[in-house]
Formats: sequence, structure tokens, C-alpha cells
Amino acid sequence: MIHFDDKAAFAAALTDLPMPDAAALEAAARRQAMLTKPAGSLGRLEEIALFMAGWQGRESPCAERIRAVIFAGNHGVAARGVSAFPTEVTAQMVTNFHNGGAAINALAGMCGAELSVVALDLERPTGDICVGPAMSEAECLNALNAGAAAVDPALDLLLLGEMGIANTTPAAALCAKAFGGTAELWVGRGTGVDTHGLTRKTEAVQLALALHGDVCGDAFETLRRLGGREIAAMAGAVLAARIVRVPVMLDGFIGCAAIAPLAKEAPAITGHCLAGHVSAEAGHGRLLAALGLVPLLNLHMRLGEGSGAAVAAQIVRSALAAHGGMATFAEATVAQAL
Ligand SMILES: Cc1cc2ncn([C@H]3O[C@H](COP(=O)(O)O)[C@@H](O)[C@H]3O)c2cc1C
Ligand SMILES: O=C(O)c1cccnc1
Repeated sequence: MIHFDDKAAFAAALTDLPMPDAAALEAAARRQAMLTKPAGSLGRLEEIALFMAGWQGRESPCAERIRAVIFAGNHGVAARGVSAFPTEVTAQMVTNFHNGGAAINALAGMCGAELSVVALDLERPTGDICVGPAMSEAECLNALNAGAAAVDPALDLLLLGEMGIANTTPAAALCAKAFGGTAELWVGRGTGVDTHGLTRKTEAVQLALALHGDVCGDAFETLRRLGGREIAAMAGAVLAARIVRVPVMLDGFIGCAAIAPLAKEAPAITGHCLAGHVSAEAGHGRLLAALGLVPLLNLHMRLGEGSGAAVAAQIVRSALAAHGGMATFAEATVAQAL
């Protein structure tokens, strides 16, 4: 299991990212070329099969062991009226996840994922990012390691989700810090705030950037100051998954914002990540473009929880079913292209 001993270990891991298995990639590409279809006719399904082959290190990758992890955390900035819902909903939804009643329970079931829920100190919200750092160094490191601990090297695919009332606000701050642009450019309606709520979010992001913008020296410090526990956990999970070459399916705006500070330092961090979907949250499309990711789906979802990632995992399963299950031209005695 991966564990980051201190922030220096986290920073060091970010500068030493493993790459996919070139031999497996080549073998998978050779197999792909022999399957009974015109070259490229399965479009992105072919790319996904090669992506999975490279990270799993085998010619015929599989999607049997899929885990969806939902990290939950509470946010001090919620007190500024930046969400349409009260903060109790975070813990209530955690109970709902355990009872099987949330969207992600149904959707994880459909893609064959086991669901794991990691509640991170819900009774202790982070500090309000407008007046101080979200977390102490120890809290941030703990959150990163909670994410790393959710990564089992034996997984075929890891889906990352989150639950945390108000977390689209720190997510917007992380995007603005990593990729520039005004607060307005990155804030969106989240759970459905009205125009006044949107103004309060914009102001909160502006205050947070004014306070921390110049002192976020690296990815750890940025996550610590502007992020939140579930956000840092997703970042830790992405980096840990990379170390053990487990491919990751990202979900919506918050999950992608979690890796923005990492991507600013090490753009290659997205190499083992697929973007499940582009959510309806205003900044998500722009964020995906900045991360260099092309979403698999655009279903106008704006839920979080890993819901879009779980739907997209079914596309991965389809890609691998074709890649592993189709006959070759030789096996099926089908004539090849002229
Ligand atoms: C019942 C309910 C279930 C959810 N599941 C995910 N979210 C999503 O909404 C929150 C972010 O939006 P904001 O920043 O506006 O609070 C996060 O918890 C996210 O996971 C939910 C929100 C609610 C209300
Ligand atoms: O993009 C998301 O995942 C999202 C958007 C709004 C609210 N919660 C999550």
C-alpha cells in the first residue's frame, strides 16, 4: 500500500511518475490491428483498450475489479452561504451511501464496481479558506494518505467520487490558482444556488485567492490552503494509483479540480486518468481542456459522488469486451483490407 510519509515524499512522487508498459501497449496495438473490423472503426473504444493495456501491463486488459471510492468532507466556507444545501447533508448522504440509497449505489452496481465510502472527520469542517488555510499540514497529509490507502494495486480500475457540501467553491479556487482566470470563470451553480449564491461564491473565491494565491508554493500547499479533506484524498488517490499503475476514472468538477494543483506541477499526472464525463458545472469543460482530457460522456449530469465515472466505466467494460472477445481475421477466416 502507498503511504506518503511527509509532504516531501508527496512532492517527490509527483516528480517521478511511472509511465505505461510500452511492451503491453505494443502487443495490444498488434492485437487490435488483427481484430475483425476496419482499422480504427471502434473509435475511442480502441484508444481506451490500449490505455488500459498500457497501465495494466497486459495485452488483454480487464475490468473485473473496479472500485468506486467516495471521499466525504465538510467545509468551513459553507458558512458563507455558497451551497443550496445545509452542511448536515454531507453526513446524511454518507449514511445514504451505506444504506444503498444514493445514485452512486445504483450506478456502481451497474458497472460492477464495489463501493467504498471514506468519511473524513465530518464533525470537524475545514477552516474557511477566505480567512485561513483549509487544513493544517498534518490534516492535509492525513487526507492525502486516506486517498492513497483506498488504492489497491490489484484493482483494474479506480473510480473517484466525493461528497462535501460547498465543495464546488474550493474546487473553483483550485482551478483559478492552477490555471489562472478570474473567480467568475470557475464558479458555477453547484447544487443549484441562485444568483445571490453565485455572487457569494465568486466573492469567497476572490477572498481565498487574495489571501493564499501568492503563498501556494507547491501542490501540497495549494491543496492544504485552498482544498478540503475529500479533495486532498482524491489527489492522494490519483498519485498513489499512478505509482502502482492503476488506471483512474475521474468524475466531475470537484474530482478534476483536485488534481489541478498536481497537473500544474506535473502535467503528465493525467496520463493514467480517463475523464468519465463533462458535467454541467460551468467550469468543468474548461478544466478538462486545461488538464488535456477529453470526456467520455456528456450527459448534463451535475451530481458528483463518482456518478459520471460509474456510467463511463461501462464504456470501458465495452471497450475491453471488444478488445478481448473479438476474433482475429485469421481465426474467423475473414479477408483483410485490400
Ligand atoms: C442530496 C445531495 C447529494 C449529493 N451528492 C453529491 N452532491 C454534490 O453536491 C455538493 C457540491 O455542491 P455545492 O458546492 O453547491 O454544495 C457535493 O457534495 C457534491 O458531491 C450532492 C449534493 C446534495 C445536496
Ligand atoms: O461536476 C460535479 O461533479 C458536480 C457539480 C455540481 C455539484 N456537485 C458535483
